[in-house]
Amino acid sequence: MTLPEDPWPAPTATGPLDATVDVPGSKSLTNRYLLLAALAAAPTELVRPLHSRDSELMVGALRALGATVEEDGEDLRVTPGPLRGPAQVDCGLAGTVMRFVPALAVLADGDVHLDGDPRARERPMGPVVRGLRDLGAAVDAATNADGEPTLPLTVHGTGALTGGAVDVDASGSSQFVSALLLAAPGYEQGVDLRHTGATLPSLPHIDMTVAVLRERGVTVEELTEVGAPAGATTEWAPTRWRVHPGPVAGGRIVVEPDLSNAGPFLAAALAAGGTVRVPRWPGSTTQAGDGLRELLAAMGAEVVLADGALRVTGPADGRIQGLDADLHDVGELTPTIAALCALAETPSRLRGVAHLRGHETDRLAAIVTEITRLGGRARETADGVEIEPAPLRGGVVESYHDHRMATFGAILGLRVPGVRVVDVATTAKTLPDFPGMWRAMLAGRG
Ligand SMILES: O=C(O)C1=C[C@@H](OP(=O)(O)O)[C@@H](O)[C@H](O)C1
Ligand SMILES: C=C(OP(=O)(O)O)C(=O)O
Repeated sequence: MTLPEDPWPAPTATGPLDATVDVPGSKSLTNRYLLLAALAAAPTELVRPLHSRDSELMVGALRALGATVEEDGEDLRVTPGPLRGPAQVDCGLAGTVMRFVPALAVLADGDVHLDGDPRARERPMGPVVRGLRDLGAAVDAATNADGEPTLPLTVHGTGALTGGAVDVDASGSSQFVSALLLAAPGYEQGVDLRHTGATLPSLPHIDMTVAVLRERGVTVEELTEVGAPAGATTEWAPTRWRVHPGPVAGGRIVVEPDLSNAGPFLAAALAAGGTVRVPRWPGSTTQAGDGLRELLAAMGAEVVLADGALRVTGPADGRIQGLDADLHDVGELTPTIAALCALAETPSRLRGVAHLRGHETDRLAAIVTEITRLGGRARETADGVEIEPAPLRGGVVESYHDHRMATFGAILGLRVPGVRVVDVATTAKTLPDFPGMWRAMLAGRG
């Protein structure tokens, strides 16, 4: 793979697409399965996992803590070992590594030091650090100007943790909840976690955590605290989770494709016209990316899930409808949807995603800045963005080390000649060869 030109000239579509795009394994599933494999009582074989920067960082963390991870072609085999310290863990910019690994590291028999990219030191960590301390762990962490714990941090592992009841404000990220639940089977009393914040983003990602724990034989109860603010759109939304201590099973797991990473390719069918198919689309899943089916249909696409593949066809007249939607359940889709909103015929209002300010970059600011830079009209609101129809012109789109801002630029480039994306290589966070896949999609090969 050659390094892409920087800034990368985003290709403009010359006609309707007709492509099949096989997307690699889910980041969120791969990193959950990997973490649980290190806690398991027997080896785990991951079939078609993701191989990208975020998954490599998780593999590196587990190896540092004593697990053996072997590659078998595309597959991975994890053999758990006694969790050990001292260890150094590079979190890069991976939320799943910086939040999930400290919860595992408390079970190592020594100090585990975690750090990451400069931006990783700015991403919220407080609820995980406080939660682990409340459960009996000793954690030293840097603090930011607001006195909130951040990376770098050191977990002083003692080989065991009492666990038990803990209150966590997860309004900043669902990963605070997922982190403590995933490691909880290894704690003496498990974890009884109550969410105390006013809103709860990305509930499907917590559902995913519960699902993978149950798949691995762990008992998890989902409860609702009477009077607690659920902050979720689903009719019944848990605000309390009880994970019982006990063994985690090993075994063979086939990883679903990453449906959020399918997003830019499916969005391309609306931006460029034509049809894009994604094979191996699961009939039922906890991935937030499944929400694309409803969102893209609301924007004017024909969306058909049949014979195990998702097929998205853009509107024949090329007119994309704007969207008024609360995206708090599916926040990681926001940059992809925002790119389509910037190409839409009618105004859009994307709501419920204030927590995106703590993602790879402040995504609300980034979306508004980059749409404005290309001559579009967008503004930030307290919990999202508003985008008005306006003609766009070419220009250089910043990606801010954010894979989803880089693909945001690529989507715009399909319709707007002269878009160049800074550091498109940052897409390697969750996709190994985005520029190559994008070119192949445009050539209709997929
Ligand atoms: O647990 C996970 O795998 C993720 C949870 C979500 O985080 P937030 O709740 O911080 O949005 C999501 O946006 C992120 O891409 C992956
Ligand atoms: C928010 C994201 O990533 P992370 O897992 O680093 O939080 C994302 O992939 O959109």
